[in-house]
Amino acid sequence: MKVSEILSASDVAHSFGDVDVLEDISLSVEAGTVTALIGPNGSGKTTLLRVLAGILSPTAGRVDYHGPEAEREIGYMPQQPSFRSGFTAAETLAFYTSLVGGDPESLLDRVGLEQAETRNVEALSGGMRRLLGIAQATVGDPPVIILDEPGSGLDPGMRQQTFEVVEELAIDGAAVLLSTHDMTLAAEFADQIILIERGAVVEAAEPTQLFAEYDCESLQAVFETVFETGTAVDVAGETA
Ligand SMILES: Nc1ncnc2c1ncn2[C@@H]1O[C@H](COP(=O)(O)OP(=O)(O)OP(=O)(O)O)[C@@H](O)[C@H]1O
Repeated sequence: MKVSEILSASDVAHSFGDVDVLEDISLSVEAGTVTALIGPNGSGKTTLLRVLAGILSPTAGRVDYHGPEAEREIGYMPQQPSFRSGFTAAETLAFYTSLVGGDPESLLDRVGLEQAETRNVEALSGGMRRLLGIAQATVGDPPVIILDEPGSGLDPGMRQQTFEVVEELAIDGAAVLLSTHDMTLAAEFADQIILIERGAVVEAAEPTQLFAEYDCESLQAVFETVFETGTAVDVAGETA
């Protein structure tokens, strides 16, 4: 185990009934780094993130947290963050900070939502809900932060800002693990890229190592080389 390893998966598998979605996944995430999980639609990214976050139990293998003792070890933002209606953005965060500490106002500032403080959650745009979801995932400063498609649904400026927030979280010492379909931002901000296909890890390396290995100049080109990019979504358990 590396000194800075904070979360690891060893031979993890997950099945929904008789549908095998993840198989034999081993990976390691280090403190102070950003890891981007990349793969085609339906390849198992959300399922893997939910297993790593402890929301789903692996059906085989294990997930281990090696970080410091913390009130909240892992923060998680689902792909579709949802909040209890009838509360403002600040009140929503205040509920969580009352449990594990932190200041709602500075959490909102961090994601650029300071002007939405008093707005009701049901009046937030899709992008704003995602930003609130990121803020919620960071309540209590968990050493591991898992974000399922944090940039999805955001305009290019907000997407860039979101990845800058992610970078700041890593600079502050957190291990951030996220899924994304944005190859440019992944290449720019991630220290480690994990490529996943049909529930298995194909590669785990620094972006520059992947460029060298596949003789490509962009992560998009690596993606197109590694994955057979077609028009049909891979559906686990379907043979057609
Ligand atoms: N509750 C479930 N029951 C059965 N199959 C499921 C369930 N959840 C996910 N799956 C299947 O598991 C596979 C992986 O889904 P998952 O959502 O993890 O993929 P993904 O890589 O996150 O996809 P996307 O990029 O489209 O968000 C898919 O084939 C999906 O249909």
